[in-house]
Amino acid sequence: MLARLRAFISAWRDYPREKGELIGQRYEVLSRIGMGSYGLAYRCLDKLERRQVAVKQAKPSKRDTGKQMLKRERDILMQLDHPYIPACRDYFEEMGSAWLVTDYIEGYTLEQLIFEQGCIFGEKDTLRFVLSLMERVNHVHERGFVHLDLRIPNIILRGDDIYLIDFGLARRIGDESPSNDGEAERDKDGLPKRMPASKQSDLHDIGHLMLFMLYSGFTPTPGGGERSWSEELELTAGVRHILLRLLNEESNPYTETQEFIQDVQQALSDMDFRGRSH
Ligand SMILES: Nc1ncnc2c1ncn2[C@@H]1O[C@H](COP(=O)(O)OP(=O)(O)OP(=O)(O)O)[C@@H](O)[C@H]1O
Repeated sequence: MLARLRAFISAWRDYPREKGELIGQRYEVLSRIGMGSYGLAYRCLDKLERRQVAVKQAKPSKRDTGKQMLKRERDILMQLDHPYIPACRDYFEEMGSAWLVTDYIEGYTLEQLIFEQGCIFGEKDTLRFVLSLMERVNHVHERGFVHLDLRIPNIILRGDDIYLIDFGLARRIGDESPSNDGEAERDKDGLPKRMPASKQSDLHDIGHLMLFMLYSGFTPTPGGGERSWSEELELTAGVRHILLRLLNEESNPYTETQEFIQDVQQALSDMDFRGRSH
């Protein structure tokens, strides 16, 4: 009974803001764009600067935890400065909630492009795409951070421009990384091991992201049974080698981002060479 009452009070406290409501006396809610376990996100109109912004709210029911998470995201965003990473515009606390305001990126997430719009990415498209994405990721790494959530819903395309969003799980390199990963290594008590945040973790995520892109062109054979990606996808040796290293499925995983970028460039130039000689 007590648990049900608690859940009811939380839901009431976290009730989303309605269209037209004003937040921080300045941001008018245009629509709700997301609802996670710790926060909500809105597309708002900044009445002062007359432009759209993305506003993230820490759920009041999460109290200090929610606020601390949003503050950390703000602190990290404020140390980044890249045209394809939304800048932090404002942060404030009001009515028991914390609010983080960033640039709003109008476009489609990579997830929407693949699963809703049916976009198909071949090997070349995928390699060119990750090369651009790595330029954003490198900026994050050079400033001393890792993103730790490089997934298809966190990449937005506006035309040909690729934006990297959602720094909610990002950490300083070497800090304890958050455990959001069902596949995380377990300690002797069966709890997920908290590993220091490392660039390798981002590279591993890029491997999965590439698989999502490459699978966009895959049609399963009926009754074909379950096979591994390396059996299902028809890949050139260069791309297969890159994926094996990214996904730690070979004895020499990438230790440096630059090594990965060089392999991508090499695979692309091999494809161009083969294209010319045919
Ligand atoms: N700057 C932005 N511009 C446009 N859309 C954004 C922006 N930031 C976030 N969004 C969208 O808002 C939604 C939620 O944002 P975000 O992923 O940052 O929050 P979250 O609480 O971490 O959610 P999730 O658990 O889904 O990752 C997503 O659909 C995302 O595409």
